[in-house]
Amino acid sequence: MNAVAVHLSRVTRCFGAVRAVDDLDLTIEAGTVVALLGPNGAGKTTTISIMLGLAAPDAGTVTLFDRPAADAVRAGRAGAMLQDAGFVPGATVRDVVDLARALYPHPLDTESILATAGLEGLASRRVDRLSAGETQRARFAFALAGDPDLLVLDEPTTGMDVAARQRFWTAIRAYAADDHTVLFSTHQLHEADDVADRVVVLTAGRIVADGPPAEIRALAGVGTSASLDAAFLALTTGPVAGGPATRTAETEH
Ligand SMILES: Nc1ncnc2c1ncn2[C@@H]1O[C@H](COP(=O)(O)OP(=O)(O)OP(=O)(O)O)[C@@H](O)[C@H]1O
Repeated sequence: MNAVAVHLSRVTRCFGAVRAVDDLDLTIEAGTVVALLGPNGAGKTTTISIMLGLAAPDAGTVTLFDRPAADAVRAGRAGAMLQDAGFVPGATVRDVVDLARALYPHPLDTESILATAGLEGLASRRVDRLSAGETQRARFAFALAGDPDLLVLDEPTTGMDVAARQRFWTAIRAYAADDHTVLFSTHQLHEADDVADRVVVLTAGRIVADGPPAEIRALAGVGTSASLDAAFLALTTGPVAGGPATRTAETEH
């Protein structure tokens, strides 16, 4: 068995009466690409924040590579693209990349970061003058800077055009092929279908299905040629009396 990149054990996070993350167990082996799916408000961003040590759970424990999440992030083992991450206004793309590199002990070199993120022609552009899709690419560059073993990506392709999305996923595939680990959330389920080894479906802070895309279709009871959207809707809009049971390839077979 591979090393464990991410381990969440019985994690709960409440906001008032809302259980955003509800007694969640999640283990991700190093070298896998995992898509975290769920309807709006399912708890994806909250789970990611806790996973990265940016928010504390009310209960439960989190480790990345067997160490506290914040330590792993500081050591450059994990890089992240977050939805609301801002940059210093007035800084250029190159400034931001160099700033990110300075945070880590073994950064990638600036030119390769810019090339991987598709920012070669934008290095001198001020970050506050980037378009939405270009800003996502700058966030990707920031995430890559420390040469992390784990990339955590919250809706990474939001705002990217078709060419930028294709280039982004090509870069992610190449990164994953090098025995790296990727966890990403998305509402573009074809991205999960195309790229992920494993799909984890959250509803109301709990995992309701977990397995490779083909297994997710089987668990949802849709045909093998059905879209992942169809499987997702079947899994997330069904009755939840008593709370959703987790469905995995193991429990169904
Ligand atoms: N800071 C907060 N204060 C109050 N409620 C919050 C806060 N952050 C999240 N929530 C609530 O927790 C639940 C989970 O939110 P979260 O952002 O994790 O969901 P999500 O799956 O990422 O959703 P989306 O797909 O819309 O981005 C939602 O009901 C949300 O309203």
